[in-house]
This record gives sequence, structure tokens and C-alpha cells, in this order.
Amino acid sequence: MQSNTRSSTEYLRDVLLVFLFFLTSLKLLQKYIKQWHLSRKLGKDETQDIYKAYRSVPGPPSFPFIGNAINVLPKHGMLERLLNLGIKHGHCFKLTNPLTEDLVFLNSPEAVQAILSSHEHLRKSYLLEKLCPSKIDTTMAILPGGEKWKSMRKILARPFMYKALQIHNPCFYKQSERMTSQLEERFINGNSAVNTVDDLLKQCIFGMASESLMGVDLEDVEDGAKFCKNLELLMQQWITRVYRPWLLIPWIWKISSSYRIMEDSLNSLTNVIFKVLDIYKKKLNEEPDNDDLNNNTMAGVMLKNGIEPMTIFREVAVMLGIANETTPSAAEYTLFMLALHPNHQELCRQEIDAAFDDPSKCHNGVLEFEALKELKHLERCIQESLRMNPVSLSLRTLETPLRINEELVLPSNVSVIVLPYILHNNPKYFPNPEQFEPERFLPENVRERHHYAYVPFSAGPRNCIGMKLSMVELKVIMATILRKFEVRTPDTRESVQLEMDPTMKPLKPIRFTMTKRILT
Ligand code: HEM
Repeated sequence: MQSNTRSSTEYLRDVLLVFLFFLTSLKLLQKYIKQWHLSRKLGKDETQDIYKAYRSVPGPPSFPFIGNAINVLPKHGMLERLLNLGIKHGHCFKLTNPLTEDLVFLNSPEAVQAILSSHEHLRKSYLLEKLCPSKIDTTMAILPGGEKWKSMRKILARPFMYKALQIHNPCFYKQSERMTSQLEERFINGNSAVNTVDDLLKQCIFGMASESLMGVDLEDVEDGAKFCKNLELLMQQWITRVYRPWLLIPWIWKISSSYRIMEDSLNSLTNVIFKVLDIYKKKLNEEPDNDDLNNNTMAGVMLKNGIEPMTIFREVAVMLGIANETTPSAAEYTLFMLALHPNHQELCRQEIDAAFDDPSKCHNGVLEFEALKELKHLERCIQESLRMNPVSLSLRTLETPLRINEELVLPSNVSVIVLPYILHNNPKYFPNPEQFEPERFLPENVRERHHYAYVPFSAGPRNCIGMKLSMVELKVIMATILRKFEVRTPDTRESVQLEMDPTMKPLKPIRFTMTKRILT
């Protein structure tokens, strides 16, 4: 019996070895074919120069079969390992991966500018395209550049501009007031003085994004929390495939439980968004010339441009998925920073009180949109918090070579990553990076820094379309919370670990205490 078990273990090991050998050979073959293709395009000498320079890109030792897997796995602690590599190797380093393209991390503002400002390198990643559920793989955020991406990005730009956001100003306060009442319930009337707030921030931000982008309060159609949960399930199943590569094989994926969960959540989301579109169309029929309805929501601009309902559904679902994955962790972390630094919290509060107490800037508890621009210290605190926890990253797969500087050209079929966490925590660009110093964002200090040293929302033609929306959301949320509560935390910066999942967020929800302010 024992020898049987041993022999089946050995058999398994042999199969695994053959499989890995086969994979590595395939990868090598693929590499030579790509090199041969490039040499036909550029000439043999130039191609040899590119590959020679590429081989000199530093990086940790890579192993047969597993490449640099040990540098990224386990997920726990990955960010710190990557930051250390960034600081050790300087402006770029590479990691190899036996299953997909090599990854080159760009860590200096000059190298970051080379990729992000380029209009030629707009493809995000082959892997991202492969992983994407087929119903949403043609959305603007996933498309590999090209005319289709360009025209959709142009159509969708309008609802994200300040003019459109200004129109939705009352809805931001409505959602935020809803949240502060829930906070009051939790901290003042509840049993425990110490609580987490991540769920309430998420619901509030989701409400703001969905109402401003679709023009309908989701709570009027169905339980917003349920919709939010379905979006999260969709994102989780999608990401599961990165950590379980066998799910990349289509037939295994289609019989997996993850696929079924994803299909169920997709169907549920489709039903709700179609209901919202019906409400919106009815409103449009009643007021066909209403500029707000036609131009200031995603639903409006897409209907006006004759885009079919299924495409509208896809764009809205992906947009809300991204909104839900990014701004809530930025809000939680900003609140944490303000809780850890009462002096900065007080400076923000002085500006906030001055605006709320000025009858020319505040009507019925709603600050004029323009008054948000005057909350300068708050804005710097949000920027500094996004420096320390930049939430997202930029990823591109090169279809043609990319010149980084005089010496280095990266060959095609390499994936390039800008991880702002590395850039923003490098003492060379931000001295004492572990310190919370909002003064770094005073205009005179910003002017002295390289424009590409701070890129939480990316930059260039494929930057974040939702940047202004999320800054407005973050300001309104912080202003309404600080107006009502004194915020503190029993957690420390060292005890709050950030993880990439798939965006950067605290591993465990952060705990807060909130004391109600007595306003005279
Ligand atoms: C704090 C919040 C946010 C952060 C830090 C953030 C950051 C980013 C980053 C780094 C990118 C990658 C760009 C690239 O590949 O170079 C991106 C893309 C994108 N973001 Fe955001 N984002 C945030 C909020 C939002 C919100 C609220 C929305 C929409 C409601 C949004 C929609 C998008 C879209 C659609 C793209 C893809 C754009 C394209 O491919 O053309 N983001 N974001």
C-alpha cells in the first residue's frame, strides 16, 4: 500500500516535471520567434542591441520553471518586497514569468514618463484581456487602444468633467448625509466605541458614483448594498483566475463554481442596470431637450450617441466596479491618516467649519461646489494619503519597442508596470516617505518635483477618467465626517498592512472612534 502511494507520488512528480519542461521549452521557443519577428522589422543589428540592453536590466535571480515567482508569492508582504527591489535596483528592474510576458517595473519619473505619455503604447495587458469575462472584454477600460477605445473615451469624458459633477453636487451630500447618520447610529447609539467604517464608506461612494453616472438613485430601484455585493463578487471571481491559473483554460473555467457565481452576479447586475435605463429613457421622453439628462450622466451621453443597451450595461458595470474597488480604500486610508494626525485634522476642520458657517457658500447643509476648491489643506491631506496608499497601478504590454533613455530600449511583448507605491515611497523623490506631510503638496513644492513623480491616477492619454469624480467624493465625505465628528483610531500605521487585492487596500478594516461635535 505504502509503495503504491510512493509510486503514485513519483508518477505525479514526473508528470509535473514534464509539464514544466514543456512549458519552459514553449516559452523559449516563443521568445525566439518574437526576437526573429522583431529582427525582420528592425534589422538584425538593431534587434541584437535591444536584446543586449534588455539583458542588462537588473532584477533578482530568476529560476528555471518558476521564474521570479518567489518575489511575488505569497501575496502577503509582496508590496514591501517590490518596494525593496525598486529601491535596490533604481529606475527599473525585471521579473520573469514562465506563463506570461516578462514584467518590467519602471520606478523613476523619467522612465514613468516614457511609458505613460506615449500615444503608441496603450495596450493594457494580454493577460487582463484573457482574464476578462467575455461580456465586458470590449469595454473602454479593457480595450487595447485603437479607434473604438478613442471614440468611447471621448463620449464618456463629459460626465466626468467638473461641469457635470457640479450638477450632481446635491446628490453627493445626500449620500454623505445618509452615511453620517449611519455613523452616528454606529458610534454614538451603538454598543461599542470602537468600530470599523469600511462598509459605510463603500455604500456611500457607490451611491455617489451610481447616481452621478446613471442619473438614478439605486436605492429607488433595488437594495444598493445588494448591487454593490454582486459587483464585488464579479470582481473577485475575475481575480481568482490570476491566482488559480488552471481556471484560464476555457473548459475548466466554464465548469468551475467561480464561473457560475460570476454569471449569476452578471445576470443580476444586468437586470438592475436595464431597469435604471428604462427609468432614464422615460425621463428623457418627458424632457427631450434637458441638457442635464442628455450630457451629464454616462447613461445620457451613451443613449444620445445611439449606443445599444448591452454596451451601455457593460460600460456602466465596469465603471462602477472600478469606482467600488478604488475610492473606498482611498477614503478609509485618508480618514486613518487624519485620525492619526489630530493637528492636520484640526487644520482641515477650521477650513470646513469656515465654509459651512458662511451662508454665501452653504445652503441647507450643502456646500456650494465652488467652496470645495477652497478646502486646500484637506486636498493636500488627500493627496498625501494617496501618495502613501496609491491604490492602483498602470500596466501596459509593449507591441513595439519602447525607448526609456539613451541606453535602454525595451523590446516588444514585454509588460511594463508602474507601481506608484514604489515611486511614491522612494526617499529620493519624497524624503522621509513614511511621514505624513501634506506640505509636500504646497504649490511651491509641487513645482520643484518632476511631474511624473506622483501618479496615483496615472497620467497621459490613458489616465484615470474618474480622477475628478473621486477627488470630489473624497472631499465631500471628509468634510461631512469632520464637520460632525472628532475622529481617532486605536490602530497604528505599523499594525495596518496594505495588500494588493487586486487594488491596494488594508488587509483588515481599520478601526476608528468617533465623538460627536457640539456645534454652536
Ligand atoms: C482614488 C480613486 C482612484 C484611483 C487611485 C484610480 C487610479 C487609476 C489608475 C492608476 C488607472 C490606470 C491608468 C493606466 O492604466 O495608466 C485608472 C484607470 C481608470 N479609472 Fe481610475 N482610479 C480611481 C477612481 C476611479 C473612479 C471613481 C472611476 C469611475 C467611476 C475610475 C475609472 C477608471 C477607468 C474607466 C480607467 C481606465 C481608463 C482607460 O483605460 O482609458 N477610476 N484609474
